[in-house]
Amino acid sequence: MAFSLAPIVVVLAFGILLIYRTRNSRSRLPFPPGPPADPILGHLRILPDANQHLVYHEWCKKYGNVIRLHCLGRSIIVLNDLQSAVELLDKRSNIYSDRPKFTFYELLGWKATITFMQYGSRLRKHRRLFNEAFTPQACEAYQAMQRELAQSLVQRLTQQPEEFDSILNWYSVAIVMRITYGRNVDSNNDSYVKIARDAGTALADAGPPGGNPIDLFPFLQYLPSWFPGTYYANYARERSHVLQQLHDYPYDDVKRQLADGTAEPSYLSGHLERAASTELSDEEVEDIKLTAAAIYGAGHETTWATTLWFVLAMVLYPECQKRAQAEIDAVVGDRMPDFSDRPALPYVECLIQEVLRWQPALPSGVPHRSTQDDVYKGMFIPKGSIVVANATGMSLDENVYENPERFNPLRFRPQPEGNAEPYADATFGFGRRVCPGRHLAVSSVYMAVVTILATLDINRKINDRGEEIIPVIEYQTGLTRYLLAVSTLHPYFNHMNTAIQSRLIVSSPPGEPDDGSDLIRDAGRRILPTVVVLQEDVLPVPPPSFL
Ligand code: HEM
Repeated sequence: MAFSLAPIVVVLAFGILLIYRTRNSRSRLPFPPGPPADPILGHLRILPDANQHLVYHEWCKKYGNVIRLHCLGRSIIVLNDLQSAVELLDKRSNIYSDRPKFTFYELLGWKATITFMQYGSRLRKHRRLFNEAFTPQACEAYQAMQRELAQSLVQRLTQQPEEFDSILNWYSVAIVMRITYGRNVDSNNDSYVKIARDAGTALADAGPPGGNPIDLFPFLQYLPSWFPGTYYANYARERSHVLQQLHDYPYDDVKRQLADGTAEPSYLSGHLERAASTELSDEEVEDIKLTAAAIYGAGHETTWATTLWFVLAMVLYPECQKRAQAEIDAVVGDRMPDFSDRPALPYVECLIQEVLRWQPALPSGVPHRSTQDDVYKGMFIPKGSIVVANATGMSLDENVYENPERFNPLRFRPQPEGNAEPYADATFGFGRRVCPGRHLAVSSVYMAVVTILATLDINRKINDRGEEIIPVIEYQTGLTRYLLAVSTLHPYFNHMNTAIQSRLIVSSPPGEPDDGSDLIRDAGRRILPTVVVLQEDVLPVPPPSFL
């Protein structure tokens, strides 16, 4: 049979022409608008190195909810409203689920950590491991522990109210350490906590992701250390051992405990036990180590920052605290609050949601990266763009939230109390990269908030003239946003002008000898059980490098 190539050639030529025309016609579309840029450097000179979330928000108010910044050929697309973030990151998640490469984090050793991992089969595997451990059902298994730690939290706050920032830090650390390694963390001096804190500090020191010179100009990592702009590359290399410790030390320790028969149930011990009968490949060992470290890395600071913002909100808006306490008193009566009370505490729920909206712990989320050219509302978004879903801009959107700067839990309630405004889901991100720890996060925050409000009053400090002091909000933004009191380790008590006072009195139950320590109760009404005595900080055979 005669076989002609002509039709194939015509179809191929037509296809190529079509692709060419489509590409061209797409790339001829305008980019999203943005502030004026320099000819070659683009926006390099005006890219914010602090408070990105607020600068982006201001630019978006001026130029539109989707803006483009560019730097030496690299596009940064900022999405400042929920609609565009849902349209792109949720609905087109096949295009927008990658992460940009962050050279600083890579040199530090965070490359294979889920939060910064490129999209692909390994990422999906890590997310599967996370999802199994943190579904709403799986999180129920952690509730007894969260309750116990929240009660210990208020005991500690009662005893050392001026230490509230480090005590709240302890609470969020203790939860993730117990889940991940079965570790009972009694204080912030615990060896695991020290390692994890060093890793967190190394990460925070780079500022907002993508904001330091070696992220912008990765070639700087190959230049000698005296060359200007190489500081962060050298810093990351020097600190990479800290990350290695975070991955190896608890893993080796839990393995040893399993061999001794002393391991507590945990994410890590569960995985190691299940794998006991099989030889794990190097990659499987890495996967377990890395996801375990990521639970701490992603779960601790965010929860801590949120509980700190809660304390600040109670100081600034005492009427909200009173209303929540009245609700708790009416519903809970003379016992301690529990998870089962949550559906009956709608105001407390709104209060927690308002903390999450008012001050999202990750104020501009974690950047995504697009893997294909795309068009949104007639604007061209080139492949490889860094896409920032600005959670702060979304929570300050005046089209969605009335008087958005104000802390107002009732905004979520239907009329006449509120305007039935939506919860700020942007706080936990979007699409295939949405926070997999969100159910645990909210339940940890709930337990801390409800237990504190049931047992303590958070008041304004009084100055020498007997006047209430209104604290000024000061914070520092890396990936997470903390109150400055935390990041600079100022004694919060002076800095935040906050006073925590017990609604309870410390005493022993009637008829029992007063040993002066155990029980806290409020004039016979609500009794806080004996503080849980957590295991001493015993340092288990550390690797030599650690000594
Ligand atoms: C109030 C507390 C928390 C907030 C506000 C928060 C928020 C976020 C946000 C905004 C992202 C980025 C989502 C995106 O890229 O679109 C994220 C990612 C992540 N979060 Fe959370 N988070 C919190 C607590 C937690 C907890 C407790 C855990 C662990 C148990 C956790 C684990 C993770 C992980 C592993 C990722 C990376 C996911 C990925 O890249 O695929 N987070 N979180």
